[in-house]
Amino acid sequence: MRLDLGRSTVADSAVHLAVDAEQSQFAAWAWLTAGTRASLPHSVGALACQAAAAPPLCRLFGCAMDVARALCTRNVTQHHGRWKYLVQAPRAQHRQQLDWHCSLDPWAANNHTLTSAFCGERTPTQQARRTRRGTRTRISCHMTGGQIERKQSDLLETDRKVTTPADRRPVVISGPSGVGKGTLITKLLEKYPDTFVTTVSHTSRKPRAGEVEGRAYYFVSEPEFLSLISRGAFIESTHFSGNYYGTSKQTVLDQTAQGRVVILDIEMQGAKAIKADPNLQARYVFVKPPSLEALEHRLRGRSTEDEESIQRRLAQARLELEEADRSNTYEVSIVNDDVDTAFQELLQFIFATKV
Ligand SMILES: Nc1ncnc2c1ncn2[C@@H]1O[C@H](COP(=O)(O)OP(=O)(O)OP(=O)(O)O)[C@@H](O)[C@H]1O
Ligand SMILES: Nc1nc2c(ncn2[C@@H]2O[C@H](COP(=O)(O)O)[C@@H](O)[C@H]2O)c(=O)[nH]1
Repeated sequence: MRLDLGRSTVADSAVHLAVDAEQSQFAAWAWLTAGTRASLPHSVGALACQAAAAPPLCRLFGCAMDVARALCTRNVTQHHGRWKYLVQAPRAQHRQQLDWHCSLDPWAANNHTLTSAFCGERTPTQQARRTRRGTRTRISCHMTGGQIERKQSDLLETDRKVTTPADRRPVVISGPSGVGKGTLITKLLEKYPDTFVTTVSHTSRKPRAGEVEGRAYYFVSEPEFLSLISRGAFIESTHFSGNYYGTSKQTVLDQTAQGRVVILDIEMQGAKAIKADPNLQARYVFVKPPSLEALEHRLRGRSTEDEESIQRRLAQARLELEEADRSNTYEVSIVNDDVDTAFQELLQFIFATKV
């Protein structure tokens, strides 16, 4: 797997872990495969990213330590001589918080399977221990390289059912306010809940009815937003239609650590800022309305803006549409006339593009 985090890239990661969570039956696999270029799917989740960057494994395989610290400081502890990785179940539909404790021993086993951990099967031979405290399930266990090789084939069986893009760089989706970016992204997340995840931006705008703190946005006051900017919290930020918006470094780290392809819904200036940063690698989609009239109709139909905000957003839309035609920021422009057609075009771009 590739973990693109600014300057540091953990490529050809030596650690692959996967989580398969089916309703009440949870299982997690973990193993190390030296020199294997991962082609593992969405199920290589939080575990993979965090363990890949964990200090002992970094030393073993020369991964970037700064990535390791960023991802693992809060989540790795040493316990009875073993490293423990605390990770969260990566599937969005599991509303309850589920933490996993996996014990990894990086020195076990043979040439290509260096170590392993297996959690979830409650057979005595695998010495899995599962405890439940409140809404949290904690599982810890350990198994040998031989055992994990058997599990590897099970996992590959799971992999075949999974759809995942070959190019796993974050996808930036821009377009005028009201064009339907959120609608398309929602469809994407509903269709592939284990493959994609969105960042959660900060904004100084007031929450709309139904917008939940930490899901739609992190809602902060303008002084708080400016203070976050001065502390370098954002990879990009902008002032749009009277409010501040920004993508924090932390949200990119958090979402990347889930092992899914990150989707960023940001306006054009933010997209340009990301594109101009040589440390950030992403793909860029621009969504256009069939006409300005249709855009206005959608903005009004959404009933989220007052007249002043509608006018500001329409004026901004005209500028963005003109600039999108001139700009070389975007790899693809999709006209969102019929939403299903636009969605198919988005899928085609996301899944067809090769690294
Ligand atoms: N193809 C379409 N045809 C008609 N209506 C659409 C279409 N796509 C989206 N809409 C509607 O247009 C409105 C705006 O869509 P949406 O909120 O997804 O836009 P957005 O680009 O995410 O806006 P913003 O940038 O302000 O967040 C919504 O009411 C949505 O249901
Ligand atoms: N540059 C950024 N733009 C962002 C970010 N989060 C959202 N947005 C864009 O803002 C407008 C307006 O959003 P709304 O929720 O008030 O309708 C829209 O075009 C979003 O794409 C961000 O972090 N950075």
